[in-house]
Amino acid sequence: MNEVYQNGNGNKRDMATLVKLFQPVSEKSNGSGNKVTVVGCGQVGMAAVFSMLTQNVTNDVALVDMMGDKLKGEMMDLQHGSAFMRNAKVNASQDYSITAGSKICIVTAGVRQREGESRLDLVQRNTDVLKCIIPQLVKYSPDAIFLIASNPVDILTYVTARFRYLLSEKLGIAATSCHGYIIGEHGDSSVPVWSGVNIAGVRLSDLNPKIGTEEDPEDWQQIHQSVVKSAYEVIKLKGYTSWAIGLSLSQLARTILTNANSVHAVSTYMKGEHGVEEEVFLSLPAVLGHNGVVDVIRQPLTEKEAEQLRQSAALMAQVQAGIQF
Ligand SMILES: NC(=O)C1=CN([C@@H]2O[C@H](COP(=O)(O)OP(=O)(O)OC[C@H]3O[C@@H](n4cnc5c(N)ncnc54)[C@H](O)[C@@H]3O)[C@@H](O)[C@H]2O)C=CC1
Ligand SMILES: CC(=O)C(=O)O
Repeated sequence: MNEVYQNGNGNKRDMATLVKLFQPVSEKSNGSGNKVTVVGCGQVGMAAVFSMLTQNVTNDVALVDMMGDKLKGEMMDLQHGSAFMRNAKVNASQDYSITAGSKICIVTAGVRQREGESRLDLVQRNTDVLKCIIPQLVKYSPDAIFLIASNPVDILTYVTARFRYLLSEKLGIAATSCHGYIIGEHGDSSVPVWSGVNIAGVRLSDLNPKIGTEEDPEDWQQIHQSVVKSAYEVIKLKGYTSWAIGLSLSQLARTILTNANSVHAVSTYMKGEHGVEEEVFLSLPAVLGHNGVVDVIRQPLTEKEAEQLRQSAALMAQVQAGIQF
């Protein structure tokens, strides 16, 4: 008998377990195409472009920046490395028509934090920057998936990666084998989901019920404090952060282009989830594919974790209310 084994889109979406696990957001797609636009050719943008080209995530990149000379210089520098890449096509222009037909538009333009500033301090300046950029991108690539890295942002994949790195240091195990999520704001009010941190399915909260609390004699909560401080520390030391966010953006782009349906912590609309009543975007683990966010994973949170998430949502709503459009 010939059996057809399917994965990904072949699974039965109305299966009871899947109905409980997933909050449907959009249809899964089987499309293709790998053109990626990056707007903002600063430290973050170029780290993302370099990661994508050298990791063969895409071989077709369009660059846009408001600084013409810098833009041309970055384009030429990359083109001169063509012999070391796989058919890389790198175009750049201040005219958004070069972005036409992009599958993904990554926005890394805008101001970054100066020492002592929080991500939320950038909100008005970068809202104004995005107001100029987004309509142009939509005009030329109406079907593109947008990855916004400019701050304040809630693409938490990067912070979650820091969390997994710091967990791996404490456990003496590779970061790729440490599983755990940070949800909520990409910033000071982020929430570590200690109840779900696990190694090979063994939950650390089963081994240490006080993990992540003030009463924990092993002081695991210090790892989250270090995560929150990480960007401030790197910015103080080198002026900006770039490599980890560049690698993170590259991984997200690969997931979207390959329709991987893998799970990443990204910022998504979350009114109604975990009792959040505000119209905010915050980070939750989500399934990403060709159409961007396909499902949000319904993590069982402790009441304390859910309350911290709602506080993060209230803070976002408060900041949003102050933005002048
Ligand atoms: N989501 C995350 O985890 C991270 C986010 N960031 C954020 O990424 C953003 C960029 O940071 P960096 O690359 O370090 O800054 P950067 O100053 O090195 O680069 C920003 C680039 O944006 C360009 N730009 C500004 N306004 C523009 C406009 N209207 N149109 C086109 N280009 C424009 C500038 O000319 C500059 O080349 C900041 O908001 C920063 O806070 C930085 C690190 C991590
Ligand atoms: C700057 C920033 O958002 C970060 O490195 O996490």
